[in-house]
Amino acid sequence: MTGFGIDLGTANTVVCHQRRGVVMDEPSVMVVRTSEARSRRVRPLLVGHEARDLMGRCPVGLAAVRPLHDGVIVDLESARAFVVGVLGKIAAPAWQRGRPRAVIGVPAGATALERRALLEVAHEAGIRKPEVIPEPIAGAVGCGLDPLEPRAHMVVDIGGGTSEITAFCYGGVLSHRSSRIAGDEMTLALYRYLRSEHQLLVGELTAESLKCRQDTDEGLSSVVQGIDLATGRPRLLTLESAEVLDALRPTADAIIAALAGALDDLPPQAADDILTDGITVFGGSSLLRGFDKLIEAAFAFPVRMADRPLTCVAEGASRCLADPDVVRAYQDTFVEAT
Ligand SMILES: Nc1ncnc2c1ncn2[C@@H]1O[C@H](COP(=O)(O)OP(=O)(O)OP(=O)(O)O)[C@@H](O)[C@H]1O
Repeated sequence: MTGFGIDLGTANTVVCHQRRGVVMDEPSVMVVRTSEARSRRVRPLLVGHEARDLMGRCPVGLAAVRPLHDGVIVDLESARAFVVGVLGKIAAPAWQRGRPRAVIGVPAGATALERRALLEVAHEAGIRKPEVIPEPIAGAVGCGLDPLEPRAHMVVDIGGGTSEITAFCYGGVLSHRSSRIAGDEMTLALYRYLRSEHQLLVGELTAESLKCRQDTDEGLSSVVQGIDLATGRPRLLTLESAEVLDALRPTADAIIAALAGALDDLPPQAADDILTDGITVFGGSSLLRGFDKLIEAAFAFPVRMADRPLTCVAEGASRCLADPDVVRAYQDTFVEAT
């Protein structure tokens, strides 16, 4: 029986079937009844896109819940319900008859307790022999790098809740930095900027869509709608792309500082490999316009953007089903977050 590679992310959940490719790529959100939210039997009413559409507009009695925070499970029952909902969405008659296998990406900085919680949740939700792999390693495999070869590589994974910078070689981690400054923090920075500089109150979805629009609106301006804090009435605001990117600059700079720290920790020969080959960048927030140029300007080495930055972790995890050596080599290399 084949299986799945799963990237259970703070913002998005991606599932890649070993043969069929990506079978699900949807927001990590579910809608539950508030009466069940803290109970021992949570049943999601909506999962993924439909649930996200209700964020910020949930009627009384319902709540939109994100089962993961900063890349890890905080509430076991919500997470189990979410994984059951995900498996229900991708169910095909052939595997409904049996329990599928899965390799699941987890932050390289996840603690042993957080990893055990995820394995427990996956098993209870119906996955046979779930295994975990550090997300940066899965993403590297998904981008075509070989984490078992005797040459150092460095990847930067900037997701919704976490940014991880990992250098690895021959089945082991050389240096690692993890930060909670990622896409969600960028959205929050933009929300705060609009509030303080333009006295405009916007919803989370509006702030996020304004942030993501910058990759296509090169040199253009964007119109954003919100509530005027002085009058309490709706107001439209036109913002130049450059202004939005300036508001996001401190968060991007914090990620670049973490990257500098990870480079400082490298032994000289490994640093030489990376300065020659450059680094590979993936995760949804790497799509922020100009982010690769900021890194290139700061370090003067080549920056390779992943072809599929949002799905390469799940794709790499699914490839590892057929290559257990990678999972085995990296299973003891998690760097416990302090
Ligand atoms: N074009 C874009 N420009 C800027 N940010 C973007 C763009 N597209 C997506 N994002 C951001 O990418 C983030 C989601 O990325 P991704 O799906 O890789 O995260 P995740 O795997 O769910 O999170 P984590 O790895 O932290 O658990 C969101 O914060 C989203 O706003």
